[in-house]
Amino acid sequence: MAADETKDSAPTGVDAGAVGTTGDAPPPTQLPKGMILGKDGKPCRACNTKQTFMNFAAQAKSKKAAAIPVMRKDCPADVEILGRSTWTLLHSIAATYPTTPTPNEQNDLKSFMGLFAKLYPCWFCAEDFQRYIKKEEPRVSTRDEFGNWLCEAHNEVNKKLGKPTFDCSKWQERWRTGWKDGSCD
Ligand SMILES: Cc1cc2nc3c(=O)[nH]c(=O)nc-3n(C[C@H](O)[C@H](O)[C@H](O)COP(=O)(O)OP(=O)(O)OC[C@H]3O[C@@H](n4cnc5c(N)ncnc54)[C@H](O)[C@@H]3O)c2cc1C
Repeated sequence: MAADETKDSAPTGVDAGAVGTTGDAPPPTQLPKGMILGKDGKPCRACNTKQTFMNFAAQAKSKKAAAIPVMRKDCPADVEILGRSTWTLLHSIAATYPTTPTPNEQNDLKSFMGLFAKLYPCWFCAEDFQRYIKKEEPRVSTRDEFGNWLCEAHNEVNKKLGKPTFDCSKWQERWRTGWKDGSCD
């Protein structure tokens, strides 16, 4: 799926179900069901779908707003855009990782994955991912090993979200070489 396509399914995470406001917007009395708050207590852009934010904006603007507005494309990333773009980056890193990395390169990749898991902008996704890499340490001794480890990690998230899992024997075709039938050539 292309990075700019979106779907409107709800993210899987913590359902704040809370009451609150966003900085400049007129304060609605109630947050939409499913709205996830950031650690600052405000609605978290990177943790919610764009649909949740659009509903929130319509509610905040006016009770007169009959239709839900169409959100422009250059808005802060929601949980799905962020996720799709991030998986693209991570699998592309796997695709260009050396087939026989030096000890330094292996350390760099391990450090990167540890920091990535701490800094990922969707906080509840980050917390789950930190737990995952504690349990299943990144395997970085070859490109194929890391590509498979990452594919398995991505499949864990797919399972959590009720999405189909990906056949990891095909990770290089998906992210490095293109499909064997030549459809990416
Ligand atoms: C570390 C991390 C944790 C996340 N945690 C959550 C969460 O807790 N809750 C939440 O709502 N969202 C989470 N997300 C976002 C979520 O994983 C998806 O990115 C988002 O729902 C958009 O999904 P998608 O169907 O477009 O495909 P994505 O899952 O984004 O996948 C993009 C493409 O990768 C390919 N692909 C799919 N699975 C694999 C695989 N196993 N190996 C290789 N390639 C594959 C497919 O071609 C797919 O189209 C997380 C994202 C990341 C990076």
